[in-house]
Amino acid sequence: MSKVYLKEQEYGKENVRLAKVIRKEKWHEIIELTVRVLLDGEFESSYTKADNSMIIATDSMKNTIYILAKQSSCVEDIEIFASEIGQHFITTYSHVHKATISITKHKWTRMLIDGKLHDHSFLRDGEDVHDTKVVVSRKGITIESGLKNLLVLKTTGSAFHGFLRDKFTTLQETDDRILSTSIDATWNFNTISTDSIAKIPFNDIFESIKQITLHTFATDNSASVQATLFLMAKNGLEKHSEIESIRYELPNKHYFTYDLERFGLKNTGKDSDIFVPVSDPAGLITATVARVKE
Ligand SMILES: O=c1[nH]c(=O)c2[nH]c(=O)[nH]c2[nH]1
Repeated sequence: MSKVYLKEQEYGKENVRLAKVIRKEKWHEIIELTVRVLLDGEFESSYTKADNSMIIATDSMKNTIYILAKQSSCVEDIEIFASEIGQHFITTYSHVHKATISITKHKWTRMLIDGKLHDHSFLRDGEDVHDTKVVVSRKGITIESGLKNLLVLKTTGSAFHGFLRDKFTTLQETDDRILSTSIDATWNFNTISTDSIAKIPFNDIFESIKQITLHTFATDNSASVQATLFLMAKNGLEKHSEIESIRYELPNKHYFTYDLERFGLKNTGKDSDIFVPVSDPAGLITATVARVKE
């Protein structure tokens, strides 16, 4: 019989859904999060010897998330709240070596009613979210943040020609096409010390990266998804020195012109206005862009 060993492990609770209301008299804020906690440490005997004595029950982890949410004044700053949760686990339990906390913040946009921002009513205006993954260990903290599911489309300002042609190629070149994608972006912060974390304006950086991404998408005369992706990342890195690298994952959500010639109707070139949105299969363009180390 061959000998085996536990190569690696992480365990915890995921999909912990949590909402917090912050009341400033009649003016309310709502924060809705989905949290995941994964712990690494001295848990080997629970796998290899059926010894549960070191296991922190995942149910206790869930309770801890709600308790810390009640006590924290930083729940809205998901990077900081995630590091508070991570710090809690590594300082409370000496056998926990690393805590990986992932948080997704869901969108609740304040309603505009009779021309005024309403004090306690919100709407979901889009499925795009802000998320973060924070790894806390005794060596320090690493933080990555992201923007996910931001669906965008432009009706012109996008071409695709000059690509490799061989016996497998049927795609026509185009000077003008619809470009649509669901933007996933992830950015990494330079290594952060526990003391300096509160000084980083994570929410402002998120809003800025989102605006830079949208501005680049709208204004770039796109030669390809690849070229537009690189420009988005370059613009983000140029604006934010706190960030080391940015990764984008951009599905190319194709809109093909429908063949209406068969019905005696022109629908190509300048006459094209009827398209079939084809979500699958989709192209998928991914890249990580990093700063050149001086
Ligand atoms: O911008 C694009 N990049 C590609 O790699 C590609 N491939 C394809 O079929 N269409 C496109 N568009």
